[in-house]
Amino acid sequence: MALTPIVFSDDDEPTNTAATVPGQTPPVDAESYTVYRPDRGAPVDEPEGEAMTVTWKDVTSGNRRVPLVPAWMMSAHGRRETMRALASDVGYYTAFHLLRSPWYGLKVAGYAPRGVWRLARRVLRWASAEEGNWELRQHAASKADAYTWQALNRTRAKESKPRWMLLGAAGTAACVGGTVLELSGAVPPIGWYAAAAGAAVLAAQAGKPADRPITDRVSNTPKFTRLTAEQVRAALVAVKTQGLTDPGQLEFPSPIHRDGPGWLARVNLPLGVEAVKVIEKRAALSSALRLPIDQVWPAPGPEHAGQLDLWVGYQPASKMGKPRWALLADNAVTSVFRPEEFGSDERQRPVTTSGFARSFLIGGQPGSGKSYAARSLALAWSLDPTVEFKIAEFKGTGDFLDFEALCSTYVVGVDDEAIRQGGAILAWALAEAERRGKRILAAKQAGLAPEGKVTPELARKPGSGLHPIVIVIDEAHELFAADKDAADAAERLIKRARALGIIVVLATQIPDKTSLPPNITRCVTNRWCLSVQGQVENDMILGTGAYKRGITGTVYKPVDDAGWGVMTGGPSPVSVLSQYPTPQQAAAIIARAIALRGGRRPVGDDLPPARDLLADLLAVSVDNGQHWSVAAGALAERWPEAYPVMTADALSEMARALGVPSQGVKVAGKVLKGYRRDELSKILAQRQQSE
Ligand SMILES: Nc1ncnc2c1ncn2[C@@H]1O[C@H](COP(=O)(O)OP(=O)(O)OP(=O)(O)O)[C@@H](O)[C@H]1O
Repeated sequence: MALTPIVFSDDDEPTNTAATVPGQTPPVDAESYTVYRPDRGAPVDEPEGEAMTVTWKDVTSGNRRVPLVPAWMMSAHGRRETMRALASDVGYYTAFHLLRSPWYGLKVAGYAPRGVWRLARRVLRWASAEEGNWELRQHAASKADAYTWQALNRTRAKESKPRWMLLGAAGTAACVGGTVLELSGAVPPIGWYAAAAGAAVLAAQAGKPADRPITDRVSNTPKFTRLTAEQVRAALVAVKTQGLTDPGQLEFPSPIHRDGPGWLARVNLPLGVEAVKVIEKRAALSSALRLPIDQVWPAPGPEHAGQLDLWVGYQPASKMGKPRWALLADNAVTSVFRPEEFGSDERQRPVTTSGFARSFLIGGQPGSGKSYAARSLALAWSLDPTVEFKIAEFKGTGDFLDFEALCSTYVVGVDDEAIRQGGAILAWALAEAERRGKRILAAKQAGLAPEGKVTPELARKPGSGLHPIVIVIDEAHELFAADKDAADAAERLIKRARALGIIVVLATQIPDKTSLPPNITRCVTNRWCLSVQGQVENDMILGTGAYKRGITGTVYKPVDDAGWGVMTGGPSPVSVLSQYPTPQQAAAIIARAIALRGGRRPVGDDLPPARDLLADLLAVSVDNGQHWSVAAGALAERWPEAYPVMTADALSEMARALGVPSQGVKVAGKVLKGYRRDELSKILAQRQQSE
């Protein structure tokens, strides 16, 4: 809609500038001003021809430019990985063909004579200039046209003479050159053999049937070699995203290029279409590209929500080798305060995370690689000499046994005692968080903790009592299902521990409400979902709506894709394969970790000593016995370190597990559920006898 500016002066009627003679300036004076009809609003488009306010720097700003050198050359890691991939390919092809070389030799010997004959015939035909001429002469002869025949023959003779001379000269030069080289001894015998072999291969190439190559094909499957704009357009339209119907709607802000071991296509989707809508359809995209799903990795682009980065690997991720772990270097030292490598992504780039102020939840079905994922984090932090470990693993198979030497508390098993000790770790950590709060307050008052957080300096300071503590609970569902208080304690700890240098890593198998209370999931900063069966499990680990946003571990198969998962908590969700060192490599890391701690084994002196629950129940009972609710309060009051979060239900459950019946007991005139003192004494006496 065109707007009509009207010039007003204070005492004048408005003058419609459209009514003035075109090309003439409208009548204006010092008091005139221009208004626009209020019902139409002011123009919103920038007037054309306005001076640009864009600077030269804006125009030439880095992110508009295509990098001078390919992306894979930009980082040492990219260069190393590309060279390694190249060397591996070259090695493979060499071995493949070397193994078949005797068969190739036989083929060459068979085809070469035929090739010599074919080449000689071709050369003679060329020299005699018969090509095309012979047929025409035949035609003239069959029509008894002697004149044309002679003219054609003269042309042929004229063409052929210099060719014969050239052939003769080349032949003589070859003979003389060969004789001179032979007599001078300039070419060693191997050179002659190589030349003969080369000549034989050339002859065999000329002599072989057109459809039979001399060398065998290395691969039978059609190999994906290049991602083209046409493929990308066709695939994106084929996934049927609303608002994307025409390949012409897609724009490529930069050319499709190699990025790591694959191709990267950055695509601007049509206006209003979000990249996430395409990411959700990863499986459909893989079908449209006719490639395995773990070869196709759509991700949000860096510039806006409608930009898609489609990375397509040369091979499916499950078939790619693993990049070497930087921590395997002999001098590697880490810090929980710095991002450290614990896995790699689909492009074989290292994936890092810091430990400080973070907590980790690793979930997945059996065989998805949870324990090893937790190990990769623990191994990374083991090389920080200030870290103290407390590890409880409830699979009972000793997946972390080699960490025992680094642990102040190490619990393995699924029996009641292991569960009790696992709960005790959390209870201790809660009490420690309390103590640390006070220490940090003191440090802040002394100006040592400006943000009220543990700093690397404070963590290192001997005697500060603020060194990092890594608590790993593997198969945490076993603990949480058996001990509800432990789940509550874990939740409170995760909430409190962030700034206090206590890092909690939970690995769990069955995400349901009891085994993984939703509140824990909500508080954890980094969630790592390995292979899961469906949307429900996925969203229990990664949060509601994650699956719909395309952030899902359902794309991984257990066992086959063990170690692969998607982690949130960083700048954007990443697919990550945990580092999986060999037992020898892991042993070397642990040995260095022990050496970094001066060979000393941490002492868990501040973990509450195991208390005898039966004896303690006896101690807090009256003549008749005690109510669970009163006993729970009394235990927590008398031994807060050992029973910091005791409830009547939990106490009754723990006592019943030890054989104490729960029954109505009359204490202080009230009958409530509790335990009888005589029953308790009987159990204690029996225990003493059996000891
Ligand atoms: N990053 C990895 N790379 C290759 N293989 C791995 C990786 N992580 C784990 N695996 C393989 O997967 C197997 C199972 O791993 P892990 O014990 O960690 O799984 P889990 O999910 O803890 O299983 P479960 O719930 O049965 O205990 C390991 O024995 C190992 O062979």
